[in-house]
Amino acid sequence: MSNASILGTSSTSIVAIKDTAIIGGLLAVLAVAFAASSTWNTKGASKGIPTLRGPPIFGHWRFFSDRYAFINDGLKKLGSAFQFTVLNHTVLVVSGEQARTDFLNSSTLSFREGYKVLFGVTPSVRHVKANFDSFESSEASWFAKRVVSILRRDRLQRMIPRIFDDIRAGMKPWGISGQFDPLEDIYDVVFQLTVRASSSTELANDPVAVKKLKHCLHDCEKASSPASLLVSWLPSKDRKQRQKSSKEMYQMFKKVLDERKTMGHREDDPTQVLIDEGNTDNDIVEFSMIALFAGVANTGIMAAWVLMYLATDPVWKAKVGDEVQNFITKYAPGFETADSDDQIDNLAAQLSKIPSIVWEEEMELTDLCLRETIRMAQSSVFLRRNVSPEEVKVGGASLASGEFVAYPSADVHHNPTVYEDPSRFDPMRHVPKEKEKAPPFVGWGAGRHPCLGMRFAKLEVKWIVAMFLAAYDYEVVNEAGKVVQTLPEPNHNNIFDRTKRPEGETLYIKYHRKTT
Ligand code: HEM
Repeated sequence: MSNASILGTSSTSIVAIKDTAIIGGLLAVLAVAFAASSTWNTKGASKGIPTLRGPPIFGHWRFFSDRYAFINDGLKKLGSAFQFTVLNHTVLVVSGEQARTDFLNSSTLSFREGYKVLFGVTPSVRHVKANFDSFESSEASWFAKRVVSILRRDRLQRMIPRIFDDIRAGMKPWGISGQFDPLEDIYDVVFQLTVRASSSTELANDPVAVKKLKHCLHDCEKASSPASLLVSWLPSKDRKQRQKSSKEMYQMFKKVLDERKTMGHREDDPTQVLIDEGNTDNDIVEFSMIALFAGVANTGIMAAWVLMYLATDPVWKAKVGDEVQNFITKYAPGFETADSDDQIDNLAAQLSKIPSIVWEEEMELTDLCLRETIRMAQSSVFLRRNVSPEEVKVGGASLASGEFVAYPSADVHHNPTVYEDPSRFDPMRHVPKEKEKAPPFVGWGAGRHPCLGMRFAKLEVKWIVAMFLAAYDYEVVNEAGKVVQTLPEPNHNNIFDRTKRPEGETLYIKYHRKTT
């Protein structure tokens, strides 16, 4: 998940609070905000933990605009833990093994509360009476039960031919050769697959609807400015935009449900599974929206980065290329090369017949490349809130009731004492040598909140890599068309930038169809 947020909220436009109306409003209602914006009993800063002094009133807005550097700088300057404030919220930042274990496993640290206040999580559809509380009360179990149900092996298997149709349709416009921006085009393919796998055939089969959903999601993300999230009750342009976009999405999902009811129409898809299992309309809409928000951003961006890392590492590109070729020879025999559109159709048709269990269990090298890509390109800051009335220990620090705690994945993933030479792409580092343990990895979460979409996300990446590598040879080029040998660092800082572009430039995948 993040990353914009783990659950996909993002905005490139929040570096400064641009909306002067909000500033005026904020100042005017500040006193009320301090009293009203927290329902938890905040007892103040943790004793003995260094505090990062910051600007009065608003506190440390770099936490929103520049998170990676802000957290790193703080840890470097102040030691293994520090705290800071944003509006009236105290946030404790922790690092180290014990803190990580406590953070990930404590039952009184709420995942939902952490992201809800500081990130907005998913769009609220409360104004149209959807019940987001079901997600909050039982945390992940409400969502997990439904994910497990729609991704049951036999159901997934029946969905696979449509999924390969989607990938094929996404690739067709690429033609024989050309270039595309992977953070746009691969993202779009993943978006289509996520709509297919989490909602209805009617929406997934309608390119105009898919485009509209994408726009709504982006508008929601863009409108998730810190100001609008932290003082969410304050009328603002952002708040209005979020409500408008989430209402439009709600209506699109609801329309499908209404039409199925009036026409007595059925489909073999996730929406039908949820209807047949007796979920309410609001449950179904809510599920589809959460799945879309949680699923798209991370997977879309990671799939693009996997292809880019491979392009700049000839050894791994060849290894994964061979893996794909062997896989195809084994499971789609007779297929030689995708040098024509017919061949691409044929490849998609053949790959779609491969059982999902085979996809899950094979293509191990691709799996390792995804893991390494997440380690390098994904710079999550996990958030929790202490929802117990008592203080709780995280590492050596005490977290008062109502306070927030943040743990950066970079504490392990970009740490040279855990991963030697962390900016080197080396998927084999995840394979433990004899008698050694694999290094700690939190890219799919861990403890009480492991990623619920991991299984599907891994499949998506394998499907896209298999189709793309079987059909095309490619390289990464910069805006001037020059081949890029070494990828720049992903933009870890601007976590609100959905695309996580490397600093300062757009990179393209330049491709040409493989020939016999
Ligand atoms: C490459 C793709 C993905 C990555 C790297 C990723 C990463 C993560 C991480 C690190 C967490 C834990 C966050 C924390 O502890 O604060 C998480 C949680 C979660 N992920 Fe993913 N995710 C991905 C794809 C997906 C997809 C496709 C879905 C949707 C179906 C999804 C749904 C969720 C949900 C619902 C949670 C919250 C679990 C809970 O509440 O316990 N993720 N993900």
